[in-house]
Amino acid sequence: MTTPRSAQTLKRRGLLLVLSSPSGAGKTTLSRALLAEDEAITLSVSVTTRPPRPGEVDGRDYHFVDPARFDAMAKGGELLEWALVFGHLYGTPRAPVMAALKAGRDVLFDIDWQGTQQLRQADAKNDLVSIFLLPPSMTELARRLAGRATDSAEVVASRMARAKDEISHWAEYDHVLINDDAAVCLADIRAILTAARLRRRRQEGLVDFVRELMKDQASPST
Ligand SMILES: Nc1ncnc2c1ncn2[C@@H]1O[C@H](COP(=O)(O)OP(=O)(O)OP(=O)(O)O)[C@@H](O)[C@H]1O
Ligand SMILES: Nc1nc2c(ncn2[C@@H]2O[C@H](COP(=O)(O)O)[C@@H](O)[C@H]2O)c(=O)[nH]1
Repeated sequence: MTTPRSAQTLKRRGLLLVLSSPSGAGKTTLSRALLAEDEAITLSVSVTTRPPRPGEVDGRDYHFVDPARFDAMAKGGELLEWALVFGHLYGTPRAPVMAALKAGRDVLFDIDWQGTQQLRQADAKNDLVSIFLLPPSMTELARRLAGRATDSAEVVASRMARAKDEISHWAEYDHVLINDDAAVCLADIRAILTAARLRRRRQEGLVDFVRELMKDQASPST
């Protein structure tokens, strides 16, 4: 049996899909849901000096490192971008991203606005698709941050205090979604991803396909 040909099955370049938001708006939740249903996208696992939260697994949620190791990675050019966020260092390891893109896979980033600004300056800027998530209200954001029950009251308060500053970067992004109903928001992210994958310039296999199509002699079966 032959695989039906469609634009989705042609060889294409991988893209970088960035999700940013104020802390607690839902990036991790939506990232996990997207990763669970889409085998063509890989999560970029960041390095951080933040201590692990209960339930977080080293290598899956983050690579947890000490400040000396982070510094060595940053100075050695091992990070595609990095930033100080809420008092801790966070960065994107370069090698896994490059390997995934080379293999035609897409890469999902859960990073802040500072990191997104740096990716816009990087070589891969033409392959970047950025989404900013807004909470439906500040009250709901506070409820989600507190309800997650992974951080102390002080940490929740300090993240809420930074939220409006984070939100002020919304207009720098290609797409802005309000994460009210998570299922609706996930469907919107999927639609953005599908449209980005189908862009003509991303589809390296299209030129050969059209060339073959033009050579094809129609042979009606009737
Ligand atoms: N649409 C939604 N409706 C209700 N609750 C939600 C929704 N999206 C996420 N949540 C809940 O809000 C809390 C925070 O979500 P999540 O951890 O995904 O946020 P985040 O943006 O990744 O935060 P951070 O930047 O701190 O990592 C979680 O308890 C999650 O279950
Ligand atoms: N610039 C970067 N920001 C990152 C990276 N990894 C995560 N983050 C952002 O940090 C905050 C806090 O995350 P938390 O897990 O402590 O709640 C959040 O906005 C993340 O998006 C990174 O590699 N670079």
